[in-house]
Amino acid sequence: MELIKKYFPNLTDDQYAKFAHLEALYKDWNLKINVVSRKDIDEIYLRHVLHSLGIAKILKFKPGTEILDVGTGGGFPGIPLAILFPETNFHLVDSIGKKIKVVNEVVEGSQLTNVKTTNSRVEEIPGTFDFIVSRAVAAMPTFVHWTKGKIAKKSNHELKNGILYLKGGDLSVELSDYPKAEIHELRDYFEEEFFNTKKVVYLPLKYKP
Ligand SMILES: C[S@@+](CC[C@H](N)C(=O)[O-])C[C@H]1O[C@@H](n2cnc3c(N)ncnc32)[C@H](O)[C@@H]1O
Repeated sequence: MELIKKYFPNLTDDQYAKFAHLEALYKDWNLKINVVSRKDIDEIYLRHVLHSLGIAKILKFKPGTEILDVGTGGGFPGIPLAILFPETNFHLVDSIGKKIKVVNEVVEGSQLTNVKTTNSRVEEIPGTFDFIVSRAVAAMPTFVHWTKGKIAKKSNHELKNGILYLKGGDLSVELSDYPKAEIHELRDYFEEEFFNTKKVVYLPLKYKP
């Protein structure tokens, strides 16, 4: 929890309380439905919460922004971002029902009013969003295919609407078809070793080569 205060020092008491409560909620729910590995649950603030918040170091979502979290699993990156941006609307989607069950319990336990969830494949989700966020779901070409047509054309941020994807390792092959992709190194923002290879990939709306 100190990690969150270290990198996000100006939050409200309510936001810190919500972040602090996440550990107990996930520990409890993970015993019933395993959505986070044992090792990871002991380091939930580093490996899940702070990692998810890496997206916020690249872009601050404005009030009223619509965000789609594709393949949210246990709620990452969507839940930490929803706590950080309480006036932004988050739609968390996963094709596995038991994962959405845990997310629903965490949303309720955290009293988050800006999160909607759907148990479905993303290809079946209607509507458009300003940004699509994700972590560890599919290689970029597959992901772009799945989310085609789901990004709203009218932009309202300093970054054009698009995809903000948490990825790791060498991305040169995976992103070779996307010359407009921007790679932001999380080690530039967070000093912990875990972030040495972690990145946020930003792909603007018109990402055709
Ligand atoms: C490795 S998990 C990552 C979960 C979470 N994003 C995280 O980083 O902790 C990948 C998740 O993507 C979901 N998924 C895969 N393909 C999907 C699709 N087409 N639509 C929705 N969810 C999908 C899976 O059910 C799984 O929960």
